[in-house]
Amino acid sequence: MLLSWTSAQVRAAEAPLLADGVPLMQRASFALAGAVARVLRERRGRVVGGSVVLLVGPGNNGGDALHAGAYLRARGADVVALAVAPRVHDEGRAALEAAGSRVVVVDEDGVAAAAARAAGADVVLDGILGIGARPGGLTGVAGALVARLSARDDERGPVVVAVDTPSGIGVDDGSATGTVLRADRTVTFGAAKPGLLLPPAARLAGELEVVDIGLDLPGRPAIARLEGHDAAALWPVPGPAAHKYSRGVVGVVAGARRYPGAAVLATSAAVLAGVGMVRYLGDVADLVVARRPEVVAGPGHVQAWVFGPGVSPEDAAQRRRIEHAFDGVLHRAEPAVVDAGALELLPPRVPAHVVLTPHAGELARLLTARGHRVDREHVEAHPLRHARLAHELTGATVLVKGHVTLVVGPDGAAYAQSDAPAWLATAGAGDVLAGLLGAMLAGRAADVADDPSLAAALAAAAALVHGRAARTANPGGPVTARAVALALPETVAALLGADASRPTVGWTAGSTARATTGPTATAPTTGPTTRSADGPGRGGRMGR
Ligand SMILES: NC(=O)C1=CN([C@@H]2O[C@H](COP(=O)(O)OP(=O)(O)OC[C@H]3O[C@@H](n4cnc5c(N)ncnc54)[C@H](OP(=O)(O)O)[C@@H]3O)[C@@H](O)[C@H]2O)[C@@H](O)CC1
Ligand SMILES: [K+]
Repeated sequence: MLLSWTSAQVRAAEAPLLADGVPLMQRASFALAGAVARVLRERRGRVVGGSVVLLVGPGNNGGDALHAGAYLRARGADVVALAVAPRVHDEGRAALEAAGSRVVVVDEDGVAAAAARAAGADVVLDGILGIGARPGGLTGVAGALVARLSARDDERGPVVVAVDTPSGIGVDDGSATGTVLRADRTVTFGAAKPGLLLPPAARLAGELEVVDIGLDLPGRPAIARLEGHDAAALWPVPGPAAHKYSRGVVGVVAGARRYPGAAVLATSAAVLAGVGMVRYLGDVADLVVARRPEVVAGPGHVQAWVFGPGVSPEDAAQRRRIEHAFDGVLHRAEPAVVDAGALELLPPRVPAHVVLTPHAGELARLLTARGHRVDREHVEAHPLRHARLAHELTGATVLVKGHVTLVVGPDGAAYAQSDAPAWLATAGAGDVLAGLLGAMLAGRAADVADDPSLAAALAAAAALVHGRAARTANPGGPVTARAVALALPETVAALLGADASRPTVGWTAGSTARATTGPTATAPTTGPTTRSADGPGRGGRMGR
């Protein structure tokens, strides 16, 4: 599990060490120089003679860049610092100059020349702002320089390495307004920061490398990202005595004569995810059973529900079925996925074992209907804030679909999953996710009843499996929703085969037998530290 802490938490963890004279900046900048040296070796075979431009702001973030520049100069790189503030970190400046490089202060007239110089480098190190950044992007000379650099579309342009965070993102809230330099790689210190995981800023961070500088991070992390072994540990794996009812039955209320595909996709995904049984309720049972003969049409006992794919709230028959089924959700603690058309049928308050799965537009409509007028663009700019608002207003666990999928649940639980390729933004993909999540909730319904916060972890795990299934279906290319559903058995097998025996950690103390519900500060502490902030996992774990 990749965990992130806010800038205030990181500062609090730094304070006692700094008071004891622990050289945190040296640790950070030495590791940063190592990361840049690796980029230089990848790009040109060696460090010696590689050209590195440091963009240096007024604070300690610039200090990191200057010290890293001094280490790189000592290793033979050609380093120049472009200061975008009149004053930069004194010791860092002295170290760089002692190593034989210069600090050039850029003023308004010098922006064009500075941008050209940076554009010609092998590596640009963005040390303008870190956790001291006020959100809203870069302004003044820094903004003008970064805007010029960003406007260039040069294939052989420099590799941009962000120091701690891409400068100007909302470090704690993931906002990305104004001018920010998109990084190919972010080397972050002590722990990941929420803005490196959260949309929309996460896409500006590139590959994420977490450097252990010895911080002891107390309290709860802000945002978590599940990795494969976490999802494997959450997966409902049948024991030897399992039968179809003990494995869970999911009831799917989906589809209409006009939208039969949604019913086929949602039921198919539930079947292929390996649930005990799928019951279908709706008007296209003939088509569903023709495509998926495993599905049982008609009512009966279920452990969990999927409501809404391909359902119009004006469809009186489907509406009645969903309203009737909500009775079991509210009074028998049956977990439910509420998707698409069913979002408009949501009762005023529901328990956290109800998982809403809107995209940004649907979330905007849900919030507007509940008195918080907001449009899709605003939700996309601040998805975490709006997902939290929806959770507060409804009580439900909320999964917001997107390039990075967000899940928020009770007790401040929040996950940001970036497992999906952009190709997964395709019709029907949401129906597959709903069916898949319904299967997981049915398989672990008793555990969810004991601990409703487990629903958020299961929703995050479903997002991970959904994204991986898309990659399995056609690595690097277009996928159809049907192909994603068909790839589920192979994806789950790979996940369980690779990772099932590995432990996970818990958000709350009340953990269930097989797996717990989210992160605490007892994060895994071993293993390599390189993770992708905005792409598929590559087998590392966050180090501290
Ligand atoms: N403490 C340590 O030993 C360690 C620290 N570490 C490193 O330090 C970084 C944090 O350093 P930091 O606290 O100095 O903040 P930093 O991000 O450099 O910026 C502050 C300056 O920027 C200014 N400013 C802010 N927003 C602005 C805006 N939008 N536009 C323009 N200016 C803006 C702000 O001005 P002010 O708000 O004061 O007016 C202030 O002058 C951290 O990310 C990590 O890299 C690591 O080495 C580990 C050990
Ligand atoms: K930075």
